[in-house]
Amino acid sequence: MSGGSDVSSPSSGRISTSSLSDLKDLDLSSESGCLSIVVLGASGDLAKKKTFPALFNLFQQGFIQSGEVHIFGYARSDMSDDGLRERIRGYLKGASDEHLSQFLQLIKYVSGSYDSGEGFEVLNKTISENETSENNQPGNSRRLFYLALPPSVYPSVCKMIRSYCMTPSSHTGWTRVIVEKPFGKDLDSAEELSAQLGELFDEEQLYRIDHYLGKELVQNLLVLRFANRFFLPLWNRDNIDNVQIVFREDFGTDGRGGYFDQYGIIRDIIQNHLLQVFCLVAMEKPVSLSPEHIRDEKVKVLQSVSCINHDEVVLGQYDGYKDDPTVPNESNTPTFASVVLRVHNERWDGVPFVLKAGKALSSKKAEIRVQFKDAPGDIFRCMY
Ligand SMILES: NC(=O)C1=CN([C@@H]2O[C@H](COP(=O)(O)OP(=O)(O)OC[C@H]3O[C@@H](n4cnc5c(N)ncnc54)[C@H](OP(=O)(O)O)[C@@H]3O)[C@@H](O)[C@H]2O)C=CC1
Ligand SMILES: O=C1O[C@H](COP(=O)(O)O)[C@@H](O)[C@H](O)[C@H]1O
Repeated sequence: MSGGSDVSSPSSGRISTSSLSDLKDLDLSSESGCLSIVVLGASGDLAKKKTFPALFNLFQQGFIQSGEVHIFGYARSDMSDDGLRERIRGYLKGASDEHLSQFLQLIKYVSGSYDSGEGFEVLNKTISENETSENNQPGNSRRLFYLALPPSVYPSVCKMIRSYCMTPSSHTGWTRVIVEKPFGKDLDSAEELSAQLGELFDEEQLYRIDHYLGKELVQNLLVLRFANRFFLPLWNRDNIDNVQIVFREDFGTDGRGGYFDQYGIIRDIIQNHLLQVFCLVAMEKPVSLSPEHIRDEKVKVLQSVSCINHDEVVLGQYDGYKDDPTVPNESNTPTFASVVLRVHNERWDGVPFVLKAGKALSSKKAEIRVQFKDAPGDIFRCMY
């Protein structure tokens, strides 16, 4: 079902000649020396389920070398290095005990608050000690800060990083900050957050992440849509009856109320993960695969979405949500939401896009269901 044989086509799996020359031109001098990866919110759910396992995968593939790379966890919880290692050990799969222990030994833990200098001073000292240890080339340091934290604390944490933990200006290398979703709570707070981060860091230092964009199914969407002659002519209102983009989980908040209850399912899943998937399903063909061109098409399709009709929104909260001790007793936060988006353009007019997300449901699944219209003159109707 793949398309033509263009060397730069994503379906060919080959790298185009222009990207090889781009690689040759890259200045790699700032890509050597000690790399410190700091996971802020290391005591939390994201850190144990995804961030540390992802780092472990990199370690297993040889991208993280003992001696050159050091990993630091930071959070308020009082824990020892071993306490953090034990907390994440069970989530690191597919390795011998020896390999696992080598990885865990790279990790250190620093405890401190998110809005006062003390903890960040200790963090900086711990990072610096590793940078000047005998294995490392002096004068080089790369520092990567991953904010596995509720967005409410991003501004204060970023201020602390800026004040206490930047790569020293006398060193070659860099400081980068990875920011999780949701990016604020609404337009005003997103713009405010953007301005706050913009005052502290250059755009090239900031990385905004949505892990759904890294999923294979989601990455394949562009190929399915734009390199496939079967689907190309069918992807429109003449042939498609409705589209459902669904996220369901068979577990609840499980102690994540400290983050989740401030945001709810719409901001946790729909506004970011499902909306990104929606854009890839509904947007027009981008000029190229460059991030800017893809972004431009996403923006256009979002601008074509009509105001949401309140009659087409369903909200709910699962029974037992408030039994989670991290959730406030009086919480009214939705853990389920379904919303219909209507795209007012030539391709999609009249086709509802149903975005649905829920926690503590009967099964775990993330799916995109594109329902085609019935074939005319259906001879199978009597069989249903
Ligand atoms: N969990 C997941 O699978 C995924 C989560 N994310 C994103 O990661 C971020 C963190 O989520 P997650 O790890 O699940 O959440 P958690 O509730 O587990 O929070 C992470 C850590 O942040 C600290 N924390 C929690 N609530 C607060 C609060 N109100 N104020 C200050 N600190 C707090 C706690 O650490 P301590 O008390 O020790 O300081 C906690 O261990 C969110 O932005 C979420 O959208 C993204 C993708 C997947
Ligand atoms: O971003 C989030 O995603 C996870 C689900 O991720 P998945 O890759 O396992 O589908 C979700 O549990 C969490 O609430 C949310 O913050």
